[in-house]
Amino acid sequence: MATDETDDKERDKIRFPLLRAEVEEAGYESGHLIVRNIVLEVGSGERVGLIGPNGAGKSTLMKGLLGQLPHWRAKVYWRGEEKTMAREEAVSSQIAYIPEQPIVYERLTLWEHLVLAAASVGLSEEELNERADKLLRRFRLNGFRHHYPVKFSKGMQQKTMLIIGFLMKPDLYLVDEPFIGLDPGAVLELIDALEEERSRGAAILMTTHVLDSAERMCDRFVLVNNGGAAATGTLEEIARQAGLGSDARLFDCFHRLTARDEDDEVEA
Ligand SMILES: Nc1ncnc2c1ncn2[C@@H]1O[C@H](COP(=O)(O)OP(=O)(O)OP(=O)(O)O)[C@@H](O)[C@H]1O
Repeated sequence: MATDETDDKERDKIRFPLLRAEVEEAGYESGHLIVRNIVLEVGSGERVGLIGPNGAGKSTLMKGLLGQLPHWRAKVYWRGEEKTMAREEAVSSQIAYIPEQPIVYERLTLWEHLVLAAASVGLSEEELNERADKLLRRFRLNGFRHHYPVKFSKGMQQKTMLIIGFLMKPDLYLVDEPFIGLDPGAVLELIDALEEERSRGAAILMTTHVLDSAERMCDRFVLVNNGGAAATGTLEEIARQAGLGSDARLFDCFHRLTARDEDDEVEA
């Protein structure tokens, strides 16, 4: 019986994407929608870039997935099974959210933040020590483990958020604008760490404005504009939707698709 169940789970992993969200409406108050009719899908071992102009609704989508939006009408599937995401503990413990604005506790040291995160996902002391050592060295915060993140620089606080996320080794990373504010060395470490996680089978859904990094890192993209999906797919598919050749850069596709939409808006 247990073997049948395990087999079923293994089959579901292959048959369904890890996460599929069919978002009908999302916003902060009823009567004022920020996002409508967007499908987000990310498979195990896949990196999806959520891109779009300022205010398009990318962070709003992330908040919706985490169950933090007052108005959220969506069907969310986790390995093919319908879920309400963050409200279900079995799913939320498999997601690491790395926010755009670092959130740190005033009275906790960096190490205490890590202990708290480890406890939330049930890591043993040994796992915590081993993973934390590697991550603190990787992001050059080893000398600060007993300091208070509330007094860190913005970039150091951002690294704290990254370390907490990677410590958890989740099935899915929701990463909101990870590159801005990090020094070039940290950006390279972040790209490597995400690649290691991807090859372990973790899924990554990431918003970013740093399109050259997104182009290098992501397998697929969802371009959000004015609260809707302006284009989705691989870079080649996005280029086709933008009316550009298969060698087009993501930056050019972005510009073409969002500029065209602005023109439409003016004409309408
Ligand atoms: N807490 C909030 N209450 C009300 N409206 C909000 C709130 N947060 C964001 N918005 C609005 O939702 C819209 C989309 O914002 P969102 O932060 O999702 O955009 P974004 O695509 O992530 O932008 P950026 O690239 O600038 O981070 C904006 O018009 C913004 O003013």
